Amino acid sequence: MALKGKTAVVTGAALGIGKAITEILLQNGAKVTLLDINETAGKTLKEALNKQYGEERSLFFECNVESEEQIKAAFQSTVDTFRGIDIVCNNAGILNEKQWEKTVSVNVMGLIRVSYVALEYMNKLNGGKGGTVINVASVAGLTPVPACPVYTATKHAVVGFTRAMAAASSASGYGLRFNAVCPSLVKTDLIASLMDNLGQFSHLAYATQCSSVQRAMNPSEIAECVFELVTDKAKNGEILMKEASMKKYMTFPTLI
Ligand SMILES: NC(=O)C1=CN([C@@H]2O[C@H](COP(=O)(O)OP(=O)(O)OC[C@H]3O[C@@H](n4cnc5c(N)ncnc54)[C@H](O)[C@@H]3O)[C@@H](O)[C@H]2O)C=CC1
Ligand SMILES: CCCCCC(=O)/C=C/[C@H]1[C@H](O)CC(=O)[C@@H]1CCCCCCC(=O)O
Repeated sequence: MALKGKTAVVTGAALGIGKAITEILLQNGAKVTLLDINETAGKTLKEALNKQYGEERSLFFECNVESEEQIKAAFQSTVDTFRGIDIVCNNAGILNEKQWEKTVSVNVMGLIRVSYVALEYMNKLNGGKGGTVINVASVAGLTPVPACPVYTATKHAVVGFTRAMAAASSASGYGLRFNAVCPSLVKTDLIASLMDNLGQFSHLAYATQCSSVQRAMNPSEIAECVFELVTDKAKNGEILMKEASMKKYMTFPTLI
């Protein structure tokens, strides 16, 4: 029960990787607030979690990471109910090269928006008690995915934002750790609908995929990485790449 007494907020929690992250946090004793735009899936999952863990262990709010108002309301309700927030997992994300502005809005602006609200509640300099933020990026944040240049750009942004926030936090004493996980392919709806959501570079999907992609992983394999980053207090500014056969903490060049 490594997380007994801790409270987590997970975005995009109703399905896929977010659902697996929610489950591993609950299994390890945390209370979890689930945020998602999919009300039906969110309520269905909440009912199942009530039966397994008890009603008092989780909350679900319909919440779009594109809305500051909805995020703030969800964080405030979490604090009112659970008396604090220790863990925030920025998992909500989409892959849609046709609606590329929306992809930037959700994957980058949404993740930054949630992180800044998290800072308001958790920053030790504001009277918060610190904690940890885990961002779900992608291998597309480390290497170009030619079929998805906009998705690639958003996930590179997540990696950069995570590292900069980690450095800012340790320089300024926010008491918050920022880390990210970069999965390769995971069996979720995002991948099931991939071909419908590619844009003008969709002709590049087949060839690249065949040459490089390994076994698609189960969402629980990514949740285990998130759990590692949540519980290892030595980790700040780390980018953990996860593929089917291996995981690896990335190293980056230092410029100064
Ligand atoms: N499936 C994969 O192969 C990989 C996924 N990822 C990343 O993992 C994260 C989760 O992806 P999956 O579980 O695969 O996707 P998914 O499509 O299965 O689930 C995403 C969840 O996020 C919710 N969501 C979407 N937009 C939202 C918004 N604006 N506000 C709040 N919730 C929203 C959806 O309703 C859904 O429940 C994403 O950030 C994705 O980019 C990273 C690497 C690989
Ligand atoms: C998003 C899948 C596109 C598949 C086609 C493609 O361009 C593959 C590129 C591979 C590149 O050569 C090296 C890789 O690791 C890429 C495949 C892995 C992409 C996983 C992205 C998963 C995600 O974040 O949704």
